Amino acid sequence: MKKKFGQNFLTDTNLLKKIIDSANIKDKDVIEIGPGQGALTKFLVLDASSVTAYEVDSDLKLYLNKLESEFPNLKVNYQDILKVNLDLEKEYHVVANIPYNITSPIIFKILDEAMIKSATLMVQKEVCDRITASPNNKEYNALSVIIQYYMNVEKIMNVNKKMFRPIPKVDSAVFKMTRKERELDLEEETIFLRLVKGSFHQKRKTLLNNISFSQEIEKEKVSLWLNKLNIDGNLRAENIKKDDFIKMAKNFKIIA
Ligand SMILES: C[S@@+](CC[C@H](N)C(=O)[O-])C[C@H]1O[C@@H](n2cnc3c(N)ncnc32)[C@H](O)[C@@H]1O
Repeated sequence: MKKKFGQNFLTDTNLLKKIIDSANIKDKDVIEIGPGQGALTKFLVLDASSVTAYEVDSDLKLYLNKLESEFPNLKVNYQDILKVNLDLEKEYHVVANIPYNITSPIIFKILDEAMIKSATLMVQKEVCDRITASPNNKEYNALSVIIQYYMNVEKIMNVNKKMFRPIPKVDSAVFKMTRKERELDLEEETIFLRLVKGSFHQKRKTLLNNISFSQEIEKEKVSLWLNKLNIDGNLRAENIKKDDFIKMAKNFKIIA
């Protein structure tokens, strides 16, 4: 077991089946990140049309070679997923119990790859709660808003840490994200990302103060602009719904 690769393997068959069911990958092309000893892979190959897996640890060939020879629809690449240029030409669905130390870069890689239409992921429970949080919750942050802009998100279930071998320190959860139509053009998206990150810059500060500070625009100007958009600048970013951030991005030119 290699700690540096976040290797905590799943054992419970019912749990694995539940993940496969929620992923809904019958006859679809699947990418698995970190197949490990193949616990999830051996169910994926039964349902999916093809499974392309990326595993950084080539010592796991010991387990995965046998599965690969049994199932011609499985191809395991012994590569670091973060270094792979996916460049996908058809639609894919990701299903994975991901290494928790690289959760954010993996999620951003998925968001960036338009041909990935859904991802069913096991992550640390706290991260899942943040990703699926709605406004007015303390878990709601820039990550929630950004992911929910690109994807519809849905929490599937909590998973007790005792389901893994070795048992990790933290509990886990599974969520599914499904790609949706983008509401902004590329230029507006860049502004959206900047505004969202800037609005959450200092959690205790108001939206007005955070935007004024992060975008380097006088408070009076920002205040007038927010009034015009019907958004209360005295609220904190954690109270602002995604659609209001979209509205700000669409109308940013007025004060830029
Ligand atoms: C949490 S384990 C999950 C293993 C297996 N899917 C399961 O559920 O039992 C994460 C797996 O990701 C692999 N891994 C870690 N970093 C990786 C990377 N950068 N690219 C590809 N695989 C990676 C680890 O070696 C490990 O097999």
